[in-house]
Amino acid sequence: MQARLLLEDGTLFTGTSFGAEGNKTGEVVFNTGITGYQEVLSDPSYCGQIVTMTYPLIGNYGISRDDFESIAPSIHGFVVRRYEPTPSNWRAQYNLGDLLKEYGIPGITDIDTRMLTRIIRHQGTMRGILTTSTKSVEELKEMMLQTSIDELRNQVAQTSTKHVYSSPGSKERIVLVDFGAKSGILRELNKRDCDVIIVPHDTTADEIRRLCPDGIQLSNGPGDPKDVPYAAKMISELLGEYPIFGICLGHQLFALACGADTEKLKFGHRGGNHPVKDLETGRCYITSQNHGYTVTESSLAGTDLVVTHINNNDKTIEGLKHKRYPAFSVQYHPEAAPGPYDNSYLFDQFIEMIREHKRLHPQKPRQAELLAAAKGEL
Ligand SMILES: NC(=O)CC[C@H](N)C(=O)O
Repeated sequence: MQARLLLEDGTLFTGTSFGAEGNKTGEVVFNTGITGYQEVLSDPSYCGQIVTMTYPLIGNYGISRDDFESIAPSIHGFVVRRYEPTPSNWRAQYNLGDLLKEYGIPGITDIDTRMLTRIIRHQGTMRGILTTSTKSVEELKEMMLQTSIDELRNQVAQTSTKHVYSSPGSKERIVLVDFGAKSGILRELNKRDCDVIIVPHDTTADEIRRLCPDGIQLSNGPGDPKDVPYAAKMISELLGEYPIFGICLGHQLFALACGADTEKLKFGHRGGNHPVKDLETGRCYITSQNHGYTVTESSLAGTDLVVTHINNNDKTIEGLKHKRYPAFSVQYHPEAAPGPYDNSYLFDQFIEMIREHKRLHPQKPRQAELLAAAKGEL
């Protein structure tokens, strides 16, 4: 069956369908990973996006029940150069096309993904519609432009858990705020025997306080960080009271909570080999990334934030820490999945920060500080 991808700039790609039938509009982005397509298509941060893989052969190792980053993929389309329907992998349960069909995600193969990527690199990401229908280009354009803004903007609410649940452990109690969290984050906390309570994106500071956490983990998530202002408010209220570690969207929200600003990048960073420099040690780490927004460097003046890491390719901010409170964040993915595990030490750093905080402050410091301020002692 034929499939077509129409971009907002009018470029039309005609190829073969290997996913669900239908039409889906989304922001067209590219990922440069050589492997990891299953983790990519099930990463909730891609919700509402049509993803093209720049690596030309996709599908060859199938889909494994162990490699999902969320239970139900929420991407809007998958674009590949050459789709391989017959997996050669003992771990595979079924093939990539079956997965896309099951979740209603259209897929297109046999198109020039190099050309598509060059268009995005030169012009920036843009909307596109992926379809198996025979509608005219004019009709497709109309459908693309009519796609509701809510569908393309309200992604955190679509991907976050609706209910609180726990993943018990016997060590530090971590409240993981789920903005569309990848399973990998929970996996890393579980590996360290943390007692994890996963809460929805709109949980308030008071609701979190009631769970008596030792630390707060802010997850990754889809969309523009400014679409969830209540989350930045919650973070600003808990700053200093509990150690905080933000990942990707969690990093951007941490920055907004501290008074900094965010902006959209031309085509983002998505792949498994982005070089990031740790400014304290001078060491370069290879990181897994998936983001379209970044913290604006000039907005840091006057805030209590310090840049800890930068991207070696375009020098954008990759890590932040608070000057006074135990709180830090990274724009990349220490949980990898897919990509290198070189940065998983950051979870150990978070746990060490929690232990240190407990040693230094058997009582919550921010509350004592606020009380003293109220009494006019500060
Ligand atoms: N992986 C993420 O958390 C992505 C954060 C945000 N949605 C962005 O695109 O920048």
